[in-house]
Formats: sequence, structure tokens, C-alpha cells
Amino acid sequence: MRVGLLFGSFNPIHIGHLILANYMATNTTLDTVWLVVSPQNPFKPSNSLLHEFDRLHMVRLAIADNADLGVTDIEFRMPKPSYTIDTLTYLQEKYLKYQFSLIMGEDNLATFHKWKNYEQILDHYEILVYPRSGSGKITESLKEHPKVTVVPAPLLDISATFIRKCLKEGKSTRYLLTEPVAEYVHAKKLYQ
Ligand SMILES: Nc1ncnc2c1ncn2[C@@H]1O[C@H](COP(=O)(O)OP(=O)(O)OP(=O)(O)O)[C@@H](O)[C@H]1O
Ligand SMILES: O=C(O)c1ccc[n+]([C@@H]2O[C@H](COP(=O)([O-])O)[C@@H](O)[C@H]2O)c1
Repeated sequence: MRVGLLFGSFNPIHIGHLILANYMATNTTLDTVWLVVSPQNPFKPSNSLLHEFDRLHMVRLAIADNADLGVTDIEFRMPKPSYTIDTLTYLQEKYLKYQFSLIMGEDNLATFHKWKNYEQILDHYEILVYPRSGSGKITESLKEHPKVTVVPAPLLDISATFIRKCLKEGKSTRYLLTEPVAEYVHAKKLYQ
């Protein structure tokens, strides 16, 4: 089985993530896409980060009706911050018969050369990149690397940062979150 892994903070999960994951699951040779909820990105501050169980719960709510997508909390039981190479290695040992690929928005490819053991990731895994506006400059050698494929998918200028800002300012996030996620956010008064 070919499994695409979309790593993220999902703080919160929004329609940008869902469209990206669903696009990859249905328009590439992948059989399924798993969303990997990271407790702590090594590059991001933790002050605006919601508890990992809330973020995991929202991902579960968001993908409940989509059989092409799955979610894993594997990084909750691993050392923090979450280094992707360690998780990939762990998953590959656990699921010997699966072929894993990495999925990322273009913004993450721009900083990829700073990731732990990024050459090792490139040696062993395909990387599928989804275009994203406002991405930093991507090293040409990375974009043209034989293991990197930039997928021609529509640009969606949506970020969790923007959604958190709207929620904090009491502005509408209608259509940016799925209904079950929006209900959870409002019921628990998250990001206020
Ligand atoms: N609108 C989008 N288009 C393409 N890729 C996206 C989009 N939103 C998120 N991604 C990708 O999904 C993955 C997880 O993203 P993440 O959870 O950091 O969301 P985010 O919206 O970028 O969050 P934040 O605004 O808090 O930084 C990353 O690879 C990111 O590049
Ligand atoms: O492994 C690394 O060095 C590394 C550096 C930066 C980010 N990552 C991972 O990339 C994923 C995307 O992060 P985020 O917060 O932008 O969603 C998340 O799972 C991070 O743990 C991983």
C-alpha cells in the first residue's frame, strides 16, 4: 500500500489541509493519506499551540466521513519536538510492507534544508509538494531533486494563523473550518 503522510500542527485543521490531503489521495498514485498530528514542530513557538488532544480530536472530526484519509497520533508517544525523520523511520519499521511518501505545502519545502537529516529523508522517501502562496524561496536543487514532485494543484490562500486571528477577533470562520470542527471550537471557546 502507498501511504502519503501529511505532517502538521493542525492548529486547527482547516479546509486547506483537507483539500490538499484529499487531492493527494485521489489525484496521485497514493492509496491513502494519513495526517500525522505533531505535538510540537521544532521551528514553531508553542505559545499559541492548542493541546495536542484537542488538535487530534478536531482532525478526527474533520475526516470522519472520508474513507481516503486517516490520522495518526504516533508522535504523541515519541520525544519532543517532533523530528520527521524519526517518525518516518518508526513508521517504516512498524509497517514494513507500506511505501510511505511525504506530503508538504511549498512553504515547508522552503525550509526543508534545515530539517534534521533532510538528506536521509530525500534518500529514502518521495516528497509530494503542494503549491502554496507566500512560500519562501525554494532552493532550485530541491525543487528539481528526482525525489521531489511539485503537484499541479490549485492554490488555496488559507492558513491556521489566519483562522486563529479571526477567532481571536470574533470574526466569522465560516467555510474555512468544517462544521463539526467549527462546532467543537465554539463549544470549547478555543483560540479566544
Ligand atoms: N492552504 C494550504 N495550501 C497548501 N498547503 C498547506 C495549506 N495549509 C497548510 N498546508 C500544509 O499543510 C501542512 C501542515 O500545515 P500546518 O498545520 O502548519 O498549517 P498552517 O495553516 O501552515 O499553520 P500555521 O498558519 O499555524 O503555520 C504543511 O505542510 C503546510 O505547508
Ligand atoms: O524534522 C524536522 O527537523 C522538522 C522541522 C520543521 C518541521 N517539521 C515537521 O513538519 C510538519 C509541519 O509543521 P507545521 O507546524 O508547519 O504543520 C510538522 O510535523 C513538523 O514537526 C519537522
